[in-house]
Amino acid sequence: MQAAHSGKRSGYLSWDDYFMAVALLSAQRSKDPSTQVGACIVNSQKRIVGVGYNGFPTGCSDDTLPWSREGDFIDTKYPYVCHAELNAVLNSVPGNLTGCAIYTALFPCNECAKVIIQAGIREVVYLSDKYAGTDSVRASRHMFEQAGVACRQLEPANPVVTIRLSENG
Ligand SMILES: Nc1ccn([C@H]2C[C@H](O)[C@@H](COP(=O)(O)O)O2)c(=O)n1
Ligand SMILES: [Zn+2]
Repeated sequence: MQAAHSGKRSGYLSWDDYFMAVALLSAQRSKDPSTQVGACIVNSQKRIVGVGYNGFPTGCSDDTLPWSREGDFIDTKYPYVCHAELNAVLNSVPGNLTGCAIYTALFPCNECAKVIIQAGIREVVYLSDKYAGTDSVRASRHMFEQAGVACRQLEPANPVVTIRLSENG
């Protein structure tokens, strides 16, 4: 077979790396000092239909609610923060998420797993599984398996994606 010599640029992002990079860029908006998570929902036509990152609900101040991980539950971030996956679903363009894939920086917790399943999303592509083994993630995996939602860990073709916002410096 003849090699293609069209002059096409090499080194462009694969679809998987592109959608995960969008999720990670979105994570850069997170105010969480310890874990920044982003998520990107993609439909079967490879169109992005929702993005989100972890943060407090609209109208709840990033400057007054706590970002702490420890202490009384009520004094930590955990009862307040909306996860990236939830926000990506809630931020999605009105329509149908049936058959979509969600790219997420971190494997979904059990609460987001329920949202993902109920939204009709059929594939979860994740980067980190740093909370594997917790009850929350074990429950997620259990639900995804039962509901037939495919999960795969992304092995990026490009380990680093550089975005330069300025021509100088
Ligand atoms: N799949 C996930 C898991 C967690 N998050 C959010 C919730 C918190 O803001 C943060 C985790 O904080 P940590 O316990 O690591 O200090 O990440 C999410 O959005 N999606
Ligand atoms: Zn979650």
